[in-house]
Amino acid sequence: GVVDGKEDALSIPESEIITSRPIRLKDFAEHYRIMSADSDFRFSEEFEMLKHVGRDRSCAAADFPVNRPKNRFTNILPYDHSRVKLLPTDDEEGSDYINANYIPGYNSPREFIVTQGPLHSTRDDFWRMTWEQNSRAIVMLTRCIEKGREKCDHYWPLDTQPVYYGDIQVTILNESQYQDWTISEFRVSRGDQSRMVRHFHFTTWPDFGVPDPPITLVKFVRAFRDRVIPDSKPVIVHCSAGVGRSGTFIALDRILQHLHKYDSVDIFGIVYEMRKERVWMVQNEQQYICIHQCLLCVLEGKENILEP
Ligand SMILES: CCc1ccc(NS(=O)(=O)O)cc1
Repeated sequence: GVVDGKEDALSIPESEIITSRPIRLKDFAEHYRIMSADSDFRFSEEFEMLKHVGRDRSCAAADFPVNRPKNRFTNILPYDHSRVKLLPTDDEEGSDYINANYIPGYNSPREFIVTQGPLHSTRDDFWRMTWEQNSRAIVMLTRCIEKGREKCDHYWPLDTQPVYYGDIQVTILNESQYQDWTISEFRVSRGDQSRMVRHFHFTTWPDFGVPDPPITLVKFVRAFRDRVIPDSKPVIVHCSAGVGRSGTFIALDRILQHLHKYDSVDIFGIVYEMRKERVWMVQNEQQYICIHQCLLCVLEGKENILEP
């Protein structure tokens, strides 16, 4: 079909759909210069090619009337094929539903679970997912309130007193505050079983924007990757809608691991793959360009500059 004068993705033959655009690391600085010339003209063109990726997939479960109130945004719904299912409670329709999708990482095809910032009414589901999926790390990329708007429920205790979320008890064991993030350790218990879950909370990333300077994000990804226990358990990543900042974080985490072993990088391909599993992963052009700027800093050895 032809939509607004352009061929839409569905009418392009499978063989002609571009799914990856690898760049040699030795050419990356020059590539960045070319893409960003004329007010990022080629970055805009490339990001536009990602617009329709994944959008033909169904979101039926998210649309069940019983599940609609569980979505923070009516236009950010999880695709059925990759959605995370809670263990259903006695066949209650919708009892398996949470707004979350499995997303591939560098280490495995379901390395991450990306979800929306819990609502007050879905925070028990969030902790049930954390427990059932055996997750040991949560990455939070938003503040609870930004510019006077609620972006995410404060779904963990406000002090060291244990709090129950459904039948899951959460206790803060310790908290380490840094300039742009806070790393905490929670004891998460159900019945007589207890686990330690690390909480990596980036606190200075404006919604719809990028960290300033981008190198801050490189340092946060390193702080996360240095502490996360390499096991096959999914890492939970969320922001407010669970698409823009979450996708940008995962893309950078993949690239920083990939570049140790390979001499090319495929940022377009990574975002393409993520968008097949969840809508709008890396939401806007500024975030897409930020991923490139972060890689540029690393390749130029800038991330080792110790801050005063
Ligand atoms: C319009 C819905 C929407 C709200 C917020 C965001 N940003 S975020 O995914 O980075 O939290 C993305 C989309």
